[in-house]
Amino acid sequence: MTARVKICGLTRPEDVRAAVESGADAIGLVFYPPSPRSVSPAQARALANEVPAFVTVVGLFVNPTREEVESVLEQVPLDLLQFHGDETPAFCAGFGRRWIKAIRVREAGEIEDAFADYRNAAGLLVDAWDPERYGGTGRVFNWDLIPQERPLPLILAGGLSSDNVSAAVEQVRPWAVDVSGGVEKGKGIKDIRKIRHFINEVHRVCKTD
Ligand SMILES: O=C(O)c1ccccc1NCC(=O)[C@H](O)[C@H](O)COP(=O)(O)O
Repeated sequence: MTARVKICGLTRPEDVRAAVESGADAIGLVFYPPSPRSVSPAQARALANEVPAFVTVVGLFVNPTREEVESVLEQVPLDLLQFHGDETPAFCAGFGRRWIKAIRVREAGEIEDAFADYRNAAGLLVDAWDPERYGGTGRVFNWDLIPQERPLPLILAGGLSSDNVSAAVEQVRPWAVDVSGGVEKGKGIKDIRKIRHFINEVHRVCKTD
């Protein structure tokens, strides 16, 4: 088994370098001003410039306007778009880029519905539901709600850390895992040792499978 790792909500070049050196497959940059992890296009460009070939740079948006996404794309070399709000499939597909959709899971059937609705996505990210926040909540949801049949790559997020990621990978067998708060020492400030430990745990459990 293999599970890829995305480290999300990076704001500092040294954290990007640490994630890459530790073996991250993707890094996430948040373009959502209410988030404490939000970065400007200029900051994001500097962060993306730290990323070597074959590591994916993902840009996160929450209910952006078309102009906002286009403006970021003109300034930052993003490989993939990630939409966390109420964006329609047509909106997500409208930028000539590969994209993934994030959903907040509350009850049975929601993931199956999203697989059908967002069938043209490059993946479906499943995260914990929260009444006020669109992501990065540090909350775990009930992994039993995740179906075995998956028409798209499934990316597991929500409250993951080095303490629970091996159990998550063993139970869910996701295409990838996504972490933000679980590798931080403060909002948007990553802890290099936590990043390394998290990625090592994923690699360890995948190797023993
Ligand atoms: O990080 C944020 O503040 C954020 C705000 C709004 C939408 C998405 C956001 N982050 C997305 C992520 O960091 C991850 O995809 C995911 O939610 C995991 O977060 P965590 O539970 O902290 O590991």
